[in-house]
Amino acid sequence: MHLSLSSSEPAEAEKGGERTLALMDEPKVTGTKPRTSWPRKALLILGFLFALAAIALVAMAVSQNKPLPKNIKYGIVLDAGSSHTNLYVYEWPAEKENDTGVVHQVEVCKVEGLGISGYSQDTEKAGLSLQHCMKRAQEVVPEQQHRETPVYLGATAGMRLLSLQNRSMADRVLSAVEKTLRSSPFNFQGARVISGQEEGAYGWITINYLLGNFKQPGWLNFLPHLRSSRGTSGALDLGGASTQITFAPDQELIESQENSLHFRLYGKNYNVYTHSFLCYGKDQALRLKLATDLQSTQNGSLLDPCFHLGYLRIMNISDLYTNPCIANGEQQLPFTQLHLQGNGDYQRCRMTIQKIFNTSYCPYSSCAFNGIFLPPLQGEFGAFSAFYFVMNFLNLTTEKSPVPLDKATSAVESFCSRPWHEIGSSDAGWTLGYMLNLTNMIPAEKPPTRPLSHASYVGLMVFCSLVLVAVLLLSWLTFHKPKCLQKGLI
Ligand SMILES: Nc1ccn([C@@H]2O[C@H](COP(=O)(O)OP(=O)(O)O)[C@@H](O)[C@H]2O)c(=O)n1
Ligand SMILES: [Ca+2]
Repeated sequence: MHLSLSSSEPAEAEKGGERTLALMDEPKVTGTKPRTSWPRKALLILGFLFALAAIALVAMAVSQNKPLPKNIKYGIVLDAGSSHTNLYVYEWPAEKENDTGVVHQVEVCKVEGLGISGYSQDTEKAGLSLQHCMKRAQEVVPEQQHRETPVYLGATAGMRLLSLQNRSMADRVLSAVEKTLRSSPFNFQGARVISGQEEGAYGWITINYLLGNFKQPGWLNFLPHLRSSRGTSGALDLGGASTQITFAPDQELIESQENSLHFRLYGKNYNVYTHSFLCYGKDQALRLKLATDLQSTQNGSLLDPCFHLGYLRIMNISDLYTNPCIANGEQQLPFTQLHLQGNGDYQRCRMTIQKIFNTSYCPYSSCAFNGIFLPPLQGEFGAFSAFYFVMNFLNLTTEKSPVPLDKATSAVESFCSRPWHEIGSSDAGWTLGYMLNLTNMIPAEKPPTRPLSHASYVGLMVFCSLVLVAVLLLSWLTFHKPKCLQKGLI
């Protein structure tokens, strides 16, 4: 019986008898191996080569993209506050320098003793006081990286006040701390008094960096027009000698130029309001209040509702009038000592403390106090420094959601009413934002990001290659079936 193959080529069959016979004999399958035609062989080789290439591709992608051994970088910032100095060590993976949310605090060291401005009479000690924490930093940062690790010192409101009072004294304090920092093995980058505006700005950057507000979900990068314009959080920093408030207001125009900041971070523009209230930190505000109350006493005795019942303290009037926060009222006082007696009354304390906030004039559309511009508040705020310490002391920081104001008020109220004899960490601040800025780690434009994680990328590569191979094999099997398959013998 002849197969269609030979019947479709009758001329050839007649021409070459031998060849025709061979073909005609094939289907008999008498134990002879079926011969594979040359094009089929070529296809087989090609398929094999293709599979080999696909495997090589996958292997290359895996080895090329596997994460490199971790290369960690470090940075050190000293926050020289009015009440004390803290040293922070940060670390981040070198290859992810410009990504958001990769910098972590690995160490905080509290410097023993006073804030550096407190050593104005003995400036050498300002430098010596830092030595212990600098040694600690040397233990935390691996030795081979000491020379490349930058160290910065930023001094805040205590030094701002000292500069206003006696510039050369403030410079001597800074020289003393610089000497200590230069003698360390780290890469000294500067010790300076930062402005209130900078302090507010870096606090705001820190808060929003830590909250991940500069980050866009990876998949949104595919659709730039759909990128979320997620809001930012405001920052409240209650220090000892100044307080900062910084937030992105709703209104475009910030009426006072000195309160206006403009950032371009990761490709987005931010208009931010900031103000640093010098003398309105927790400690200086209290001194201001005492000095104000003293003006209305005859003999220097004060019954103060802001101190606990049973609290007694005698202080020299000259110790109260030591900086520019308190106008020269000292000379007019007919006594040299203040006798302070507490009577713990929250409501009355509120009333007396309001005297230090002058709200009687405002040259703008809206003001905080003392004629300082403040636009309407906008969004949520992250409050740190003494805001945190006080709330933490009152056990109000363990709750997950924000504590309602009336709950915080009643906790303060009940604490204030307790007699004196009964009374026996978070590290948000401006320092992280300062370091991110000085190490150029927050770029104006968004760095190109990989849309997929390493694992997803490799997985996808493997999957696609396998699909490719499978499709090729299938098409080969479909269009160039070996005869054994056509006959269903295999
Ligand atoms: N554990 C702590 C640490 C600081 N504090 C207070 O937090 C404030 C920190 O102010 P600071 O030293 O940073 O001073 P500024 O230069 O920022 O105004 C001071 O009033 C300290 O007394 C606190 O209440 N509890
Ligand atoms: Ca501070």
